[in-house]
Amino acid sequence: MQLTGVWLPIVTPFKDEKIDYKSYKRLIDHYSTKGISGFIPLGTTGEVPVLNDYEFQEMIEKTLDYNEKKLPVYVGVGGNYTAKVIEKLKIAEKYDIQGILSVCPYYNKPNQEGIYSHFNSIAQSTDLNIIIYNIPYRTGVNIQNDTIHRLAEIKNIVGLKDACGDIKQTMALLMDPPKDFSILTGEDIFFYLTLTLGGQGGILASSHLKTELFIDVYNKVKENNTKAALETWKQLYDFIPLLFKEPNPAPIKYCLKKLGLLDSAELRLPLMEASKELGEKLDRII
Ligand SMILES: O=C(O)C1=N[C@H](C(=O)O)C[C@H](O)C1
Repeated sequence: MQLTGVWLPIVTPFKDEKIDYKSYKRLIDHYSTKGISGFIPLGTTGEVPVLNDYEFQEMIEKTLDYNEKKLPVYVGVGGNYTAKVIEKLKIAEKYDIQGILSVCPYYNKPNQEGIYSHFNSIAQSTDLNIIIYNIPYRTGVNIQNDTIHRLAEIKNIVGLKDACGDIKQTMALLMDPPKDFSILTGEDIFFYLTLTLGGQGGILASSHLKTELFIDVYNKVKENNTKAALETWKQLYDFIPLLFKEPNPAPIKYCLKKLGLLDSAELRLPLMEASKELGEKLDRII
């Protein structure tokens, strides 16, 4: 099973310190019609580290409720204690979701065998599809390509969200991809490159903005019209880095509030709203 296209790691709206479900429904309704391939709530962009267990479940319920089965839903379920991840997965499994996005264990720095065993244990505990997420600059540990190849042999490990931060590693994987396995970039600025080297798509926080352009890049590359895709990509190329100038998703929430898609650009501590200086730059391009 191949996962393709632009997947949205959707933000969690907050207002007056609570989750703002009115805005959340507005977002789901808005993006459902934009041509994205699916929703990924409760990821980094969804500020999952600052949600409590009750909110975690409520967010899954609301996503499914508002989505009305229109698009596939993969939920962020990860952690650095394997048994606890499996416990959390058992909760997520009660809902009609298609799979999970699971980040590499962070902070305790497992070796490659530990990483393999972590994801293997998770995969053996469920029938849900799993996308593994490699982001060493957040987790402190890299999932090497050999380990990705071993993990890809496990039936329900269906893809990788690649944010390894090393162009050589990304290219080596794209040159020799595991069979029946999707490589989706999580490094937004690598989207065009990943697609043109044969990757299947991206999980892109930045696609909250100018969504149609991201979809257009994807469609044109898949039609083998890389020249036209590059023209569209040029419209995104300068814009993407601005969205990551301050911790994600603060700049994105700022833009969504400006566009009327969110009632508030609020984040939960320790993240803070975008600075006034960045806000002024963003105003000029959204
Ligand atoms: O939440 C996600 O999924 C993403 N997180 C990355 C990050 O915050 O570093 C960015 C990426 O676009 C998607």
